[in-house]
Amino acid sequence: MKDVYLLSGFLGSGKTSLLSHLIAQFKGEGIKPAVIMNELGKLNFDSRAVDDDIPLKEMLEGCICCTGSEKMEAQLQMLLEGEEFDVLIIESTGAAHPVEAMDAVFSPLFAKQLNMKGIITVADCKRWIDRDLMSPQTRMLFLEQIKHAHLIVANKIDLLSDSEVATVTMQIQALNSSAPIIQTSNSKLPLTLIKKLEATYHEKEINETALGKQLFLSSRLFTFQEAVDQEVFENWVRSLPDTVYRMKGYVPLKGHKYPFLFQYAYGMVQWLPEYLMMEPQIVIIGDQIDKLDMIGSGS
Ligand SMILES: Nc1nc2c(ncn2[C@@H]2O[C@H](COP(=O)(O)OP(=O)(O)OP(=O)(O)O)[C@@H](O)[C@H]2O)c(=O)[nH]1
Repeated sequence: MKDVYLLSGFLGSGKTSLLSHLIAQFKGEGIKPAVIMNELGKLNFDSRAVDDDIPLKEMLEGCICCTGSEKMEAQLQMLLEGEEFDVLIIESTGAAHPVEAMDAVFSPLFAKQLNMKGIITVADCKRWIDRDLMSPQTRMLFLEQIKHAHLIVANKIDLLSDSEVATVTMQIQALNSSAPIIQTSNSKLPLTLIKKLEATYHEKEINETALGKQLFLSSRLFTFQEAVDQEVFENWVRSLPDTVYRMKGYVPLKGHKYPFLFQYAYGMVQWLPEYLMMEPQIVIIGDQIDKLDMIGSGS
């Protein structure tokens, strides 16, 4: 399994600075990173931050969360098949919602190859102070990126006074009390901190004590042992709490030869027939999903 880190954070907050810093530290430890960069524009100036010997895929002209989920899967496939690397760092555009950016990583196709370690959000402390100047939608995105982080990098503290740093850190912590906050200048985050992240539940761990594990945004892979009745399955989906944000994968339905492609987002279910024998697995993304009652028999 290769560890995957998703770097989130508002435009200009310091994600690329963090990326460069993490790459240098991984290389120093003899660990080879690969990078996927996602930029909204057609040109990615930030790719200069990545040395030539690092496998790099760029997704330009789109945002992984809105248009590029399939593109992202193709990039991941190419990286996994064609490149040697130990860890993957994904820098998402500052305009991406973290849940949706994470969703793109969670294709059931890669569930056994990629281990999502967590979302690291770089919060621009200077911008935090001025957040009320943002439009409501932009402010919402800025806050959501912090809210869903597994680790928060409170960056640009060099631009703040000591008392401002203390106030901002406290306010950010109130928005997301589960994630540790690290105060930085130029996103200088030690590697030891990100290695501790655990955003993916592996099924065998579900029934074990979750102590020390993140109980918020995380993913879970569920494998069906037998076909399920479509109506029973949809009733189960409707019974799930609002904290399940996203599900996708292949569901074996009674009376059908091949599992159906199943998508769930914002309460909407979508089915598409599949003409290949795909692995009967779904990925579930949400808060506290370790506590969910699963359907039928599976693991
Ligand atoms: N003063 C100060 N400037 C910083 C700090 N961190 C980053 N910067 C500067 O902020 C600008 C944006 O930094 P990047 O690392 O490119 O930020 P980003 O989040 O990748 O930006 P986008 O890719 O545009 O979203 C650059 O000019 C950095 O040099 C910091 O801690 N203090």
